[in-house]
Amino acid sequence: MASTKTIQIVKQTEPVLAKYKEDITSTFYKNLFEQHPELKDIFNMTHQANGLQAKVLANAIFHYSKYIDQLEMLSGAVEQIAQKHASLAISPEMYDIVGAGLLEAIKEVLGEAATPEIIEAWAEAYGDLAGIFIQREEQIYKDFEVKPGGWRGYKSYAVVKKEVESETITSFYLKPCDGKGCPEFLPGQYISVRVKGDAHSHTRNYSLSDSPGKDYLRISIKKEPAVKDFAQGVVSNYFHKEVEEGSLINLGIPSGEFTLKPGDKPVVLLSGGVGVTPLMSMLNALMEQGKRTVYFLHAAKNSGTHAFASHVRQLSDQSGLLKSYVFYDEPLEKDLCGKDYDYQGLVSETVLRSILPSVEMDFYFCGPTPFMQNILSILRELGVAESNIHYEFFGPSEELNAVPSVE
Ligand SMILES: NC(=O)C1=CN([C@@H]2O[C@H](COP(=O)(O)OP(=O)(O)OC[C@H]3O[C@@H](n4cnc5c(N)ncnc54)[C@H](O)[C@@H]3O)[C@@H](O)[C@H]2O)C=CC1
Repeated sequence: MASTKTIQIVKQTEPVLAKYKEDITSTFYKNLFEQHPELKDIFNMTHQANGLQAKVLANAIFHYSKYIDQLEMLSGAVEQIAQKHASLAISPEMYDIVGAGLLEAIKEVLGEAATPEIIEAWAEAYGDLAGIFIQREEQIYKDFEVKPGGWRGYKSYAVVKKEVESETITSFYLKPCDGKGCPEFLPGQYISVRVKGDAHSHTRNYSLSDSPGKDYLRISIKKEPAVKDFAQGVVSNYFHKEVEEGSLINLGIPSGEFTLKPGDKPVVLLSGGVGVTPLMSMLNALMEQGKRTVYFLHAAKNSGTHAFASHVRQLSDQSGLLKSYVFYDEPLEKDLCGKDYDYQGLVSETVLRSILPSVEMDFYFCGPTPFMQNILSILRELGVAESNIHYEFFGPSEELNAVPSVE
């Protein structure tokens, strides 16, 4: 824990940080990639170009300054970030580079207002926080390394099957090149993938989309529209166009806390578009366990973008435990005369009320931001206990609470 004086100074700088936090973090990242271009291999450069990463870091620093004397308030956020770092194989040395860069950026943005006393306090505060992360991440690395099929850092896997799931989503089945078998993971976890690019490597996280315990790991990737200057779509297009059976891929360790919690309550899995991937892992695991009733609600534009349709239909035909509902908001002409979907439009509070006999269930959801905002506000409207609400959201959490329900 930081000294009383440091805590006092850091808390005093809170209003200034609130005002300049994004200037500080965008300055920080700009300098970081100029001085350490090798770090472009690790960071998602699309999130740099669109400012998402600067926003996320700004919020994290701001929350730290707010709760520096009540670190227990940050334990959830710390674990989430440590998991993300572990997936990217972040090492202790990187904290030194980031710490020095952040202090430089504070000086650059605040000018003379950043007195030596303030810089010293922030240096101590940063050092403490970095220590917490380094310790937790080392623990994650150690725990995973000794598991059957485990490793540290990145490991080479070969693509053994490529399977089209929809017009936009394709699955890749991966097996370890050393033949040692796949590690266990928790349904809902993601993995990082590192591929070589022209100027630097690119790293992205993808959810594992099948249940654990198989002799392969599966990721299912949506082909994102490519935006050249943003590096957007670089990795997904590479996978769709260039990766084939036999291609080698470097994988980080399975990470993340959006995982199926044990229990016997019925489970509601809600997904929008490619957000279906972590929920497919959960659905398959739940069906294999064969104990809990599952309500599986999937929203897609239409049959063209509807992934895993026949697999889910087959599961629900086989098991009385699975109730599946499909929503199309832009059905194709051919969809209108078929039976591939149950509801036209978006998932709404009225429909959820009519489907679910009770809200005493565990809710998991994942999808594009407006979908997430909508579902979160519906679940709150329905009175679902916060402890039963679980979601995976990649952006700043403020955005999730910003938009009201569609009803
Ligand atoms: N958890 C996260 O942060 C996730 C983020 N994404 C991002 O979202 C982008 C779009 O993903 P796609 O699979 O193309 O989804 P999409 O654009 O095809 O939308 C899927 C479904 O989400 C629902 N939806 C869309 N807008 C909505 C709104 N305003 N209110 C309620 N429901 C709405 C609709 O039912 C739609 O069919 C991805 O490119 C990815 O970057 C996707 C999945 C997870």
